[in-house]
Amino acid sequence: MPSRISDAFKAHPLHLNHKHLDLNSVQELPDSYAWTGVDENPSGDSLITESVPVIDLTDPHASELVGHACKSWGVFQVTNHGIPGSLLDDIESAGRSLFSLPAQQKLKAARSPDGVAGYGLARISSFFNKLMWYEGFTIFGSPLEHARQLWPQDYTKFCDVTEEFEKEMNQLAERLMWLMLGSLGITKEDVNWAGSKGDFKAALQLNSYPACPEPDRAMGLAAHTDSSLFTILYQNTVSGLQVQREGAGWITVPPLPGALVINVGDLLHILSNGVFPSVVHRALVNRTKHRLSVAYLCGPPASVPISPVPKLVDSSHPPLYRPVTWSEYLCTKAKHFDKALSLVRLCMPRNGFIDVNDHNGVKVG
Ligand SMILES: C=C1C[C@]23C[C@@]1(O)CC[C@H]2[C@@]12CCC[C@@](C)(C(=O)O1)[C@H]2[C@@H]3C(=O)O
Ligand SMILES: O=C(O)CCC(=O)C(=O)O
Ligand SMILES: [Fe+2]
Repeated sequence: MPSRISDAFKAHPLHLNHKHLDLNSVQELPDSYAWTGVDENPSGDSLITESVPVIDLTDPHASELVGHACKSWGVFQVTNHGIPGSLLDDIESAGRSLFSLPAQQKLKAARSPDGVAGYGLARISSFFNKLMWYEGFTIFGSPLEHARQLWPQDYTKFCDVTEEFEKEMNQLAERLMWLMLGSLGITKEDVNWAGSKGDFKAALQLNSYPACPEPDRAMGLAAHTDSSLFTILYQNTVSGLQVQREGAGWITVPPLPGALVINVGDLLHILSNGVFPSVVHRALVNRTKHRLSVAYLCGPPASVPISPVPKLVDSSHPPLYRPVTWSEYLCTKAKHFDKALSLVRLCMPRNGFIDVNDHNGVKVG
């Protein structure tokens, strides 16, 4: 099993043809991008008007609110999070300058088949027979080499902005982690790898969804859960993110000025022994507006096995998952996508109901 995140995909290289990507000039939706059922809401009740919780992080009850949102939704938005608006503007501009480069230039930084970082289609593309209206760029570690390939004369601005963004996101991630775990009564002593600053690993994902001539038949990013502990997402002013809610179907997460979306990933679901569901989400596209989002996928150090916190385990709550490192989980996900969680599962829930996070047999794509 891989011991480094950068080796996670070595056993399962992905030969995606990143050349599909010049979507800006396309006037009509090609059949290879035409999905069926995008606007259907199978389990949706049109009378339900629930919305994803919005939490002010300066609220004295922030930890309880965060805990409740994680348990009942697996996703929430935060305001007053301390990330300067100017930095959000800067990272958006950095993304725009990258995605507006000519296709040939972007392809110089294409992600290699067994690599984590670089430009290209979403990793999950291979599980679908239609293409997504999407291009992405993943930063893992230093972006320097790729930035040099993209802007041989002028790469420092991009590196400076992404580095500053990651630094600020890391601090916010630390804060959020303890609000989430604190709500379950978990302390730093219970999670020994997360005791001091800078203990997270993270992937920074820039997502671009060009304006699309037929948005109702196109898919930006297909339904998935993140493999991270949790993800902090900045979305520009263009709506598109949707989360799946039992009994309500797809619910749009509206862009709120300056807010960030936090979603529970599979590893936090495991760590919380199933108490926090990792939310299924997807991104749709817009007819006239270019949508951009930036995801900070926050995980543990590569070699740390993640398993249900002992405090959450007893005879009536047996451990639901075996220990798994982030790199091992990424490798399993690369091979089995939505079956990955059930492959690390130890036992079925006592009530006999299907786990909300066991997507076996349930259409997430
Ligand atoms: C660390 C990672 C998680 C991720 C795969 C990756 O290697 C870097 C990109 C991440 C991302 C972002 C878009 C959705 C997603 C499912 C994908 O295809 O690439 C996630 C992956 C994940 O969380 O499993
Ligand atoms: O663009 C979005 O809103 C969603 C992006 C996402 O799900 C991801 O990067 O994992
Ligand atoms: Fe995601």
